[in-house]
Amino acid sequence: MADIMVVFDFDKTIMDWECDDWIVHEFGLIDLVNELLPTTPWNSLMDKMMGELHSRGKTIAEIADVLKRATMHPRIVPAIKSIHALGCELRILSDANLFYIETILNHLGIRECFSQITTNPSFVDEEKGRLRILPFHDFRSSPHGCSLCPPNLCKGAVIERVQASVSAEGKKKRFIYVGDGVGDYCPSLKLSEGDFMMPRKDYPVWDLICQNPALLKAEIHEWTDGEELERVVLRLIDAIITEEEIKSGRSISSDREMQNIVDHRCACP
Ligand SMILES: Cc1ncc(C[n+]2csc(CCOP(=O)(O)O)c2C)c(N)n1
Ligand SMILES: [Mg+2]
Repeated sequence: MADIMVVFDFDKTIMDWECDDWIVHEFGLIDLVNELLPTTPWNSLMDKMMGELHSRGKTIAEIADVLKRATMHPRIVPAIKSIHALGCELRILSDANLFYIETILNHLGIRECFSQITTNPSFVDEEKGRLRILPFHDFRSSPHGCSLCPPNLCKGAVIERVQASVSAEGKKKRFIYVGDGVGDYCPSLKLSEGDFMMPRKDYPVWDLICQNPALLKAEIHEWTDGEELERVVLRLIDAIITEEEIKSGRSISSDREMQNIVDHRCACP
């Protein structure tokens, strides 16, 4: 088992879409969202939209069917399966919600590739058959205090918690973090030397990182689409495994892999 943990963002990383936007678009909720947006935090807004769908007679199965139609790059699923087959631990860290993510991952047959999904909780109100979406952090009773992140979820705090639990077990893991959004910036700052940050090129997290790449201790490797994500992540895993083998004296050195890594470093302006 490789001591590598690959952390995936979900929306616009695994999926082409932000799932909330997909739902809002497909169910024709855009006007209502725009009306409520100035006065309602996003997380509560989506909970309200689930109430709205319920009152319009839309079932949870219909919501699931819409989610299953959301598109993604054809290399994402093979990439996830390959990472899993290489013995890496895979996790999801997302500001979507558990219902969306589990519905889509089960539909794709890759739910079992992930050891943990950290996101906003959701549950079905059994009595009413209505989907509820809750914030990951209870921001009224215990705000996370991070100014970079939305009130409902600080992904940096989650990464710190994961790092602490890994070291409490006396283990050392190398992290690879793949993401696109503003919310992926805070966790990128928490990664350690020897870790890898994979920001999606020309997306918000890439713009933020490029303002001052020296703030990151992790090595930065950009990607543009599912095909490049697959290529870069598999190359990084290969290089980490080779490096660990060299350190433990189990393998011949691999100049080729190391050169590949250097070639693919982020070309931030
Ligand atoms: C106008 C507007 N305000 C706020 C939001 C909220 N929001 C931004 S990114 C995202 C999903 C992140 O999931 P992941 O962490 O998996 O990328 C969410 C729920 C929005 N979509 N539109
Ligand atoms: Mg995202």
